[in-house]
Formats: sequence, structure tokens, C-alpha cells
Amino acid sequence: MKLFSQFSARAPNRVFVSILLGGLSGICYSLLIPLVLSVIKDGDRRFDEVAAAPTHLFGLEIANAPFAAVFALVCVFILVARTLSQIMLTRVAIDVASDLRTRMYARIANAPLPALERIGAARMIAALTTDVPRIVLGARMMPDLLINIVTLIGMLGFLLVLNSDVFVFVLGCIAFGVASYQIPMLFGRRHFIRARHGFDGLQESIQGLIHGIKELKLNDSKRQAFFDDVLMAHEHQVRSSEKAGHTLVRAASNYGDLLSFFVIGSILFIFVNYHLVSTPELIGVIMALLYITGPVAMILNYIPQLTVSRVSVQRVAKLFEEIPAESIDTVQEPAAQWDCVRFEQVSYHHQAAEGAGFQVGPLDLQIRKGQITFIVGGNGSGKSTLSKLITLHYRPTGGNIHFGEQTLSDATIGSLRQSIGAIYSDYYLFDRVLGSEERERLTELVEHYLKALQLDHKVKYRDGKFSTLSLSDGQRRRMALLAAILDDKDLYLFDEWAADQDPTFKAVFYYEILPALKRRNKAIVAISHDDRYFDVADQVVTLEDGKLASVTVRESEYVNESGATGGPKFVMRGGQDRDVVATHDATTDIEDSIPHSTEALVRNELAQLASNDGA
Ligand SMILES: Nc1ncnc2c1ncn2[C@@H]1O[C@H](COP(=O)(O)OP(=O)(O)OP(=O)(O)O)[C@@H](O)[C@H]1O
Repeated sequence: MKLFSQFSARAPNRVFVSILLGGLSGICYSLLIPLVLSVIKDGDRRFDEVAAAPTHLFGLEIANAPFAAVFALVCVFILVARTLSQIMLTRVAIDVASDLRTRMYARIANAPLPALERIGAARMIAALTTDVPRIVLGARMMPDLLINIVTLIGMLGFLLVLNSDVFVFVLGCIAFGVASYQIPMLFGRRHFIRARHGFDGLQESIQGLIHGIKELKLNDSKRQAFFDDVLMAHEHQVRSSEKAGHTLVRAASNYGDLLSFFVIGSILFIFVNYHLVSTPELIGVIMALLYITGPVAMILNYIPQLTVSRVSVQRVAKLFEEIPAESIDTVQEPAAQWDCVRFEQVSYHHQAAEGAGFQVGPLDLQIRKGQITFIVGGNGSGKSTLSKLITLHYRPTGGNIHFGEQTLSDATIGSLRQSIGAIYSDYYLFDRVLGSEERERLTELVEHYLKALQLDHKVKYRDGKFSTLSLSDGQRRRMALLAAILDDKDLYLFDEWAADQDPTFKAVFYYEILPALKRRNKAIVAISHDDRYFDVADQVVTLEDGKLASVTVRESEYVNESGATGGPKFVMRGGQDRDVVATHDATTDIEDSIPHSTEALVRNELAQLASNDGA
């Protein structure tokens, strides 16, 4: 029913017409037997005169021409109506599948990140690639199902006209047959649900096989263990559940197939001993019962597929329920200008399947425009969690985040996010620059940055797309950086961006790119373990077990103990003064670290970038 309501909601007129056509063709189907019987029935004088003189058509002699004409017309009508009904509902089914997928895309796009992380990619992909086609397959069967049901009803009506005792008997047999048929179907459905559940796990282990193939190839025992304990365990579960499910439903549907013959046998050998049935009536009854064997078998054969579709409908519906819509107002307040992002007692709590989970905060923090903030800390100290709070992918479970005078809320989160750019460690690289309308200027800019990031010999920008993304890890990250810079946001977050860059480009990133962005008055947050470069930071935030261990800020000018002004110094804020974390003469260091021959181009280009920015 759920399936059907989806359809009628999508295209009520088309569904109505296709049901009408399906119903009419079912009625016509059930009319064929009475029509045939009326021709061969003794004593019917209606067409005798015409029948006496056969009609000639295309050299053929046709007896009972009016009957033949009606018969042919009914057959043609069945052909046309049935085909139209199937085509129309199939088209609606395709539209509904597309709608369902589109709704799922929208749900995913509008869902809060923690919900998506909890559900996992495997389940969402399985729903889109497995459940939706199964639903559509079930839906496509509907016209045939309808035609067969109407035919069955029509034939039962014919039996009622023929002999009411036989009708009651057949009805009782069908009721018994359908009820007893349900028992194996019920168990069969349970197996299908189990198989579908196992399919999510299977999907996840297939991803493990594909993504972990390099590790598995290097270790035979690991590969064997993965095959036996994970992949094949899921495969066996899915296989055995599907086998059991199909065994039960096949047995049930064969039982259903033979039901008509049991009824025929019962009438022919038993029923006639207790009730008066004339020979013509008996012939009519048996013909009708033989005729409904097909529709009954088809109805019962469709039920297993519909059972599978129903399981998929339930899975998709459950997934829809589990993906909540983000709490965000449709009409957003426009983002106001800001100079500083201020965290006020902000905390975030990760729920865990077991134990208390993990909490970041409560913490107070300031991230300013025109400054570089480093977030440092050991593994699992909460850096990525904090970064997702900064980029507004996680909403604080406590405290407030202020962008200048504007406080993060349902009415502002959408517009505030637009001022943020990020490259996470699990970033995704698109093969084109999305969301930019100025194509000519864009091409110029892309080419400029491809050159500046030393990618121009590898990647070309043609017809609004990058020529290739088959690049090394470091080069791919540079591509991600290119896309981020093009976006021209106010706040940039880089999660271990330089981790897989060579030493030369690492230096370029810290000493050229970050300062260039800083000169553009961007607020820059970099998660980093590269303590060699901490001197470029204006602020170093150290996390330990989700709490702020220290916030170290640099005063650009400080007066030293002897009263003279000095270079940069790191001082503790909100704690005891700490020795300088690092002091650095950036200029000399770049000269040392960048081989002139290879990096001259990059540096020139980046210098140009900086001067362009200024302009
Ligand atoms: N989606 C999540 N659901 C539940 N717990 C999570 C989730 N993400 C992270 N955690 C938990 O939060 C803690 C901090 O994780 P986080 O990724 O923020 O640390 P990190 O400092 O970035 O670590 P690393 O340096 O290893 O990347 C971890 O103990 C982790 O188990």
C-alpha cells in the first residue's frame, strides 16, 4: 500500500488511467471464456442464422462471424489496454524511483553531519543502489497483478452465474489456499528481511575489500582472515537467508499454482457426488477453473517479489526516518561582517555505542581574521572535532559561537557557513569548479593557480573541467587547495594539509600560502603536527583530551627585558607565561628551505597572487 500511495501521489492521473486500463483488460480477459462457451453451448439460437452462412474474409471461411468479430475486438482491446497500462505504470515507476533517489539526495544533503557519520556510507549506498531498484521492480508488476486480480474476480463472477454452490465451494477453497499460503510466506519474508539486513554488512565489507586491497595483498593470513571472518561471513549470511526465503516462497507459490487443480479435482470427483451439477455447467466450471490457473499462479508468483519490494520499502522508510533534517531556518539572516569568531564555553559531546563517549570543551577561543591559528594536540585529543565545530558542521551541545556580533543559531548557520572553506583529511575532490558563473575569469584564475601550485604540467582546465584527477596524494591535495582558494572564503580550515607534501612544498604552504591568505585578511585555522612551522602562527591552540591545554598567542611587537623592541614572541594566554614556542626569521628560513631553481616559479606566482589580492 505504501508503494502504491507513493505512485498515486506522484502522478494521480496516469496511475488512475493505467489502473482503469488494467482493470478493463482484466474484465475483458474474464469475458473471453463465457464468450467461447456461449459459441459452443448447445441450444443458443442468437447467432444461428448468421452462423449458418459462413462469412468469407481474405479467402478464409469464418463461422459465427459476429462472435469472431467480438472475440477479435476483445483480444485487440486486451492487447492495447494491457500494453498501455503497463507502459504508463512503468513510466510512473521510473519517475517514482528517480523521485525517491532525489528525495534521498536532498535528505543526505540537508542532514546534520553527525547523523550521516552514524548511519555510514554503506547503508546509504545500499539503499540507493539496491532498495530503490527493488521497489521499482515491485511497482512495475502492479499492472499485471491488477489485470490478474480483475480476471480472477470476473471468473468468480462467471462461476456465480453458472452455479452458486460451485462458486461458494471455490471461494472457500481459495480462502483456505490463500490462508495456508501465508504461513510459508511469513517465514519466507523473515528470511528476506534477514538477508537485506546482512546486505548492509556485505556492502561494508565489499568497501573494505576494495579500499583495503593494498593492505590485504601484502599479508596472506590477514587476507584469508578478512575473507573468512568478514566478507564470506556476510556473504554466507545473505546467501543462506536468500536461499531459505526463496525456497519457502517457491514452495508456497507452487502450492498456489496447483491450488486450481486441487479445486478442479475436488469438484470433479467429490463435489458432484453431493451437489447437482449438469454436464454443460461442469464443463463451464472446469474451463473457468483452468482459465484462472494462470492468473492465480501469476498473483502468487508476484507475491514473493512484492515481499522483497516491501522489505526494501521498509528499509528506505527507516533510513528516511533515521536521517533527520537539520535544524535550520529556511529563511536565513544575511551574514554580517565579522572580524573574530568567538567560542564561549563551547562543548560538543560524541555519543558512543559503549561508555560515556567523548567530550570536547567547554572551551573559550578566539579566531581572528588576518591571523593564523594552529590547532595541535595528540591523537584523539579532539582536534578534528573542534575543527568541525569551527566549520559549523557540528552544532555545539553547550555554549555559543559568535561570528562578530552574530550568534550561531538556526537562523544564521546557513549564511555563516557560506563564509567558511575547509580541506579535511578526508576531503573530496570534484572534477570541476562548482558554483562559479564567471567562466572566462574563472578559467584565467584556475590556470593561474594551477601554475602557482605546480600542477599546470599535469592538469589542464578545459570545458569547465579538470583534465585529470589521477594525481599523487600531494598533488591531489594541491588541487583541493586550488578549489578552496578559488572559493574565496573568510575563514579557512586546513586539517593536516601539508602532511603528504614534500619538504619543499610544505615550506611553500606554511611560508607562502598561509601568509598570502593572511594578507588577504582571512582567518586561517590549521591543524598541524609540523612543530617546525609553528612560528608562522599568531595563535597556537593545544588540546589535551578534549580540553584546552594552552592557547599561545604571538605579540607581533614586544618589549624585551632591556626595553628594546624585539621580534615575535609567543606568550601564554589564560595561563602561566611560557617560553617562546619557536622564534623564526621567516625570510631567511624560506631562502634556506626552498631550492631557487625549482621553486622560483612558485614563489613568483605566489608573490603575484599576494599582489593581486592587494589590488
Ligand atoms: N563520529 C564520532 N562518533 C563518536 N565518537 C567520535 C566520532 N569522531 C570522533 N570521536 C571520538 O572523539 C575523540 C576525538 O576524536 P578526534 O577525531 O576529534 O581527534 P583528533 O585529535 O582529530 O585525532 P587525530 O590526531 O588522530 O586525528 C576520539 O576519541 C574519537 O573516538
